[in-house]
Amino acid sequence: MVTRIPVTGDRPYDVIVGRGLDGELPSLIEGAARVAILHPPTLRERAEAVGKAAGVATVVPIEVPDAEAGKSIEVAARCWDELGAAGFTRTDVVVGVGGGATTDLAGYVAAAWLRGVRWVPVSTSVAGMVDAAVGGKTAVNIAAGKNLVGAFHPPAGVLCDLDALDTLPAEDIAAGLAEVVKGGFIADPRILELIEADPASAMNPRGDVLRELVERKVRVKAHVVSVDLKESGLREILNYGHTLGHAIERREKYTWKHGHAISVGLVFAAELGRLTGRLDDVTADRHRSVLESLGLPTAYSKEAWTDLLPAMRVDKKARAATLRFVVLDGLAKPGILAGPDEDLLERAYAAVAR
Ligand SMILES: NC(=O)c1ccc[n+]([C@@H]2O[C@H](COP(=O)([O-])OP(=O)(O)OC[C@H]3O[C@@H](n4cnc5c(N)ncnc54)[C@H](O)[C@@H]3O)[C@@H](O)[C@H]2O)c1
Ligand SMILES: O=C(O)C(=O)C[C@@H](O)[C@H](O)[C@H](O)COP(=O)(O)O
Ligand SMILES: [Zn+2]
Repeated sequence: MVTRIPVTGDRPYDVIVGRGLDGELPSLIEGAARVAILHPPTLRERAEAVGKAAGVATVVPIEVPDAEAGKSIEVAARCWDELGAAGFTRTDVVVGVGGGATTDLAGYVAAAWLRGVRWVPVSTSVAGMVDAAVGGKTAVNIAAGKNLVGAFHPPAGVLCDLDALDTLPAEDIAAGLAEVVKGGFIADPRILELIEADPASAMNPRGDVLRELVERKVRVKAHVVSVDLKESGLREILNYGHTLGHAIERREKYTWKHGHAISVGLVFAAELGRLTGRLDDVTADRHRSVLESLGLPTAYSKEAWTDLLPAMRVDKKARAATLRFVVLDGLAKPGILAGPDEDLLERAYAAVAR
């Protein structure tokens, strides 16, 4: 069974969820003579299969460093050199085969090449399928912070082949579920019920529960980015838990998994909601319990606070000196907290400090 979830707007496309989806690729790259396939070393065989499925005259495989090590301007520059050497034109297509880090890089390489060529994420991780591959946010990291250089560049289509999850380590399945939990709190509480009912099933790549979770979270994201591609309003809710999460990732020099940092960030954001009287205790406490049921971290170093506060100031939701956070006014009722004082932030941090 194949599920097609539409993303609407100026450049509509489908997010395709199912198994054995390589046959979907040719229609997404119609008219291309060349396809570049960016992939990390561990997914070389998968990338070769995707290259064959593309059915074009020239396939240019480009191996990139794994995970966040690939999300750099130097790696992007090497990819552009390879596109140049292969004579990539505006009708050619960049494909990213991998998790969210690889597809963020592939999308950015495509966004900047000739000022924008088509790209297709062939997503192989939970975080990639439910979040990174959908919505056209592409980016690399720089020394100043996470995802600070990038572009909004929607893909031609998204392939979420659940077969890929068979080889994804359990730790990465759980990390991806942090983004699914985020979707549960900001928009679709049924997600939380499904995980709470049976966390082990939620993590089983062959089970129906994980598929339902993937589809539900994709629908949440597809709706939001259809309404607000460029994050001028509604899209900010997808950043729930990310203001602190990105600061933790930067402090850890991107050795922490994104989903782990976001898990801590979600508990912190829930605490901000509670302390400002906007979020009830039951919903605030539910953040920690559902995330911990998946084995996700909900605490971080007490001493780190003095590093994290300045790091949060480069968050893209900030406006001049005003920090802005996504908080909840209740379950599935996201809102913005603008300009909280430092004392409030520190008290919220105490809830995750160990
Ligand atoms: N653009 C967006 O809107 C958006 C949304 C969410 C996350 N992100 C970004 O996505 C990244 C997190 O995504 P991620 O967790 O997928 O990261 P990732 O790409 O680093 O993948 C995690 C690990 O899983 C491995 N992996 C991926 N698929 C595999 C498979 N099928 N089998 C075996 N190993 C596999 C990768 O090689 C890597 O080691 C972060 O960079 C984050 O900033 C972007
Ligand atoms: O799609 C969005 O919008 C998000 O915020 C989704 C996040 O899960 C994702 O990590 C995104 O890359 C964060 O974007 P940023 O603009 O805060 O860098
Ligand atoms: Zn994220």
